[in-house]
Amino acid sequence: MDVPTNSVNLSDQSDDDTGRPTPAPPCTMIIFGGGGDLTRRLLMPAIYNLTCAGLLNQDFSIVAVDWAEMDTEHLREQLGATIRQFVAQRRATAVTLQEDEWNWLCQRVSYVRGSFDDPATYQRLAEICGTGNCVFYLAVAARFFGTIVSQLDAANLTHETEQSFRRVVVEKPFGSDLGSARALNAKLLASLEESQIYRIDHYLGKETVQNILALRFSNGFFEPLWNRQNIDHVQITAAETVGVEKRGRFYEGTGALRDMVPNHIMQLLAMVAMEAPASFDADAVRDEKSKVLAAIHETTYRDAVRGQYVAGAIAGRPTPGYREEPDVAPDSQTETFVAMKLSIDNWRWAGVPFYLRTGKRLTLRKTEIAVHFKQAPYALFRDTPVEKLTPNIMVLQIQPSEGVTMQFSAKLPGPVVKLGGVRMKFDYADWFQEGPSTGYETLIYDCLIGDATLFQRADNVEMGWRVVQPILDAWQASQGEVCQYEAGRPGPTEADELLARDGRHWLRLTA
Ligand SMILES: NC(=O)C1=CN([C@@H]2O[C@H](COP(=O)(O)OP(=O)(O)OC[C@H]3O[C@@H](n4cnc5c(N)ncnc54)[C@H](OP(=O)(O)O)[C@@H]3O)[C@@H](O)[C@H]2O)C=CC1
Ligand SMILES: O=C1O[C@H](COP(=O)(O)O)[C@@H](O)[C@H](O)[C@H]1O
Repeated sequence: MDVPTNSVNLSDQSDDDTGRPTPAPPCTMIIFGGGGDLTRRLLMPAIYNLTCAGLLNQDFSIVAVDWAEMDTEHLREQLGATIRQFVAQRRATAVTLQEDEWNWLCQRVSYVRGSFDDPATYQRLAEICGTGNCVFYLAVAARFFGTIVSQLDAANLTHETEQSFRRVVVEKPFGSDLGSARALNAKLLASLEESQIYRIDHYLGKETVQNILALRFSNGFFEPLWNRQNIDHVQITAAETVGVEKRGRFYEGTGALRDMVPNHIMQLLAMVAMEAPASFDADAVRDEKSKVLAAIHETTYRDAVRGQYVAGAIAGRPTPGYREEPDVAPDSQTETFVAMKLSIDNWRWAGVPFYLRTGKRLTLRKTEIAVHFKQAPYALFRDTPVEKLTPNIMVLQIQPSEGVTMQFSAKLPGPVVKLGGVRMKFDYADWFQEGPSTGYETLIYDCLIGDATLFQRADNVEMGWRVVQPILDAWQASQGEVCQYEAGRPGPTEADELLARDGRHWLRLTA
């Protein structure tokens, strides 16, 4: 079937006549934590991909700031080794590095050795930055966010002029509860304007997440059905097979709820549930997100189930329990799984539960949003009671499958009228030749061009924490037990009961 593919931008990227985004303006990107894991594994590959796509300016450069003992040459070698590994591992990329593009980028990288709390580091940066455009990327542990921003301010590095911008990208986790998120916002806003702050949630860089808005608001047939009259409930799943890997120390103090829910899952929920923004202007989109998150009814610990994996097997491989992971306490109570029921008190969603679940070491890796529609009111078909009809479900598949599936009833072939469940599937890969992406490409490019649509505003972050705060408080007070589940299972059975008491069940976790 021949379908015209008009290109329309979700964000305000300035296209030329070809419909392709144009290169970003000149900029020096200063990466704090430039010797760290995020820089090596995610940021540099994304910047390399932007280079290959021709989206960086001739006057783009990177300054990595870290206290590791090395020089520019050494850093370039390290980054080169990682990028080669990255390119070789990525399915969608040519298996060899594009040497010219890498060399172009590599010679624009330099290293500044210094500590984040030493004013001398910032004096050195002031000399490098001059009066040009700068993006300061905080690829550092959250405890440094406030310090670095205050030091940038003290060195007059945050001051914007009509000719140049100064932007700060803040990584996650943004706080560890509502109070600390508010305090961090206050700290950043003492030195920066809101418009200078780019709070990253890497889920917003995923194509399939951005597609939720495109799907809802650029097609005529979804919106009339997208409400409490037609939708029975919504399930959001972010299942992982990985455990905590080398992040035991971080995860022990964090847990699945803080790690995934106020940020990534709230963003997915907001995309599905928000009203249509008046435009795709950053504030119009973020206003609507905040409104829908603000409408979430106050939760109690009875709306949540927490779990922790014990030894089991994933894809036939024996897998140790969470308490046996490195840097995890042998009596840890940290949850590695959480399921929740949320209600949205607004005109569109009153009475439509949103069920969320996320966890590590589950049966398989899958992130999806399943919109369950109400059953037909009456079954015309002989011997088929309404409750036996295949439910109508629209599944927005975020990863690893990327697409949309519709499940509905159809007549089974044969002389007798009988119904069976069928699926209709749109797969991204069938339609579009995707370039390689880590999700960070879009976010870095958008920051360089000053489009904050896909970044979280202060109120968006605080709204996410507001939703989970009563549960954090209750768990802190030891309400609600930590249920066990075997690695490789879809979670604890108590999570099934959360839906069973409403007469519903989770969509099976299958490939
Ligand atoms: N890594 C990942 O996959 C992801 C990370 N993030 C977030 O990104 C941020 C960075 O994470 P990650 O890269 O893993 O962290 P790393 O610890 O690997 O990187 C931080 C770097 O900063 C250095 N450093 C620490 N303290 C100082 C200091 N006072 N002065 C100068 N340098 C210092 C560290 O050195 P040293 O090692 O010697 O301490 C390290 O090289 C965190 O907020 C994390 O939550 C978000 C998503 C994914
Ligand atoms: O932010 C985080 O996200 C990852 C999951 O990201 P995905 O893109 O692989 O879905 C999660 O593993 C990690 O614990 C968390 O900090």
